[in-house]
Amino acid sequence: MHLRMDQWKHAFKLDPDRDLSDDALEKICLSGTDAVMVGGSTGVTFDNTVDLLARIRRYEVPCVLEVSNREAIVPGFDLFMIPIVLNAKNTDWIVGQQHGAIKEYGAILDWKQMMTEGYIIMNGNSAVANVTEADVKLSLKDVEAYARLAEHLFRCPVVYLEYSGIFGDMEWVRRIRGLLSESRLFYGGGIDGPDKAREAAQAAHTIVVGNAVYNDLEQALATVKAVRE
Ligand SMILES: CC(C)=CCC/C(C)=C/CC/C(C)=C/CC/C(C)=C/CC/C(C)=C/CC/C(C)=C/CC/C(C)=C/COP(=O)(O)OP(=O)(O)O
Ligand SMILES: O=P(O)(O)OC[C@@H](O)CO
Ligand SMILES: [Mg+2]
Repeated sequence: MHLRMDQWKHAFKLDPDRDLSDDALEKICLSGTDAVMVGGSTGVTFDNTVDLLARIRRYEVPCVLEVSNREAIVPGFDLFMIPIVLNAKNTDWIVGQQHGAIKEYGAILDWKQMMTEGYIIMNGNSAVANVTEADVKLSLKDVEAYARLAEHLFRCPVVYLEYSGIFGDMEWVRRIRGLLSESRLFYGGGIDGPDKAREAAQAAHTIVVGNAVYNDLEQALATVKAVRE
């Protein structure tokens, strides 16, 4: 059950480690977005994740946990997205963390609720690049190879081109989407309003809006309508 993930055009990503008022959260959940993803690369704990899940559950929007560390695995989400950071130099973020989690929960997991994301980290200055020690010196050919690897060898339903914090090269994003036939291309990074949302939505299958929620909520909300035009 992937909640029609194959049809998502837009998602918001909320960080349990950042403050968001009830009013802002209501606007996000009623915005018409296809899903709310919960995740962040630092400061995500069991407690702040449970707290955010409970608040989002007042609304009907699909709510997905993008698992960011083993301590922050919380049951009760509609879907669990498991990142595999393909260009991590620290292999803990390719199979190590996942292995540890499966060792702990493997016997009780509902695998139909799990979905892998083949992450390609593009912004060397992002927190996620720092955590995973990502090798961001990538040519287009490198990125293409990672995308093919994620789709055909790892069979990830999602390939995630992660520019977190900066707006990426849309020509590259378009090229990667063009390669994929089974996996869906998620793009995230620097979408701060409707113009960039429109541009990114023309290049990727699904766009993800994160920091804008905290920096300029009205602009963030306007990204939903922009991808529906
Ligand atoms: C019954 C029960 C408990 C059910 C739960 C089911 C479940 C989920 C079981 C676990 C199954 C499993 C295999 C889990 C994997 C666990 C795990 C920790 C995997 C590693 C994930 C990973 C590689 C994380 C690296 C960081 C990352 C890619 C995070 C994603 C979010 C992200 C990129 C946020 C953006 O961060 P950024 O903007 O750079 O930084 P800020 O946070 O500062 O904004
Ligand atoms: O925070 P921004 O830059 O919008 O990026 C969104 C998301 O891809 C982060 O994981
Ligand atoms: Mg962020």
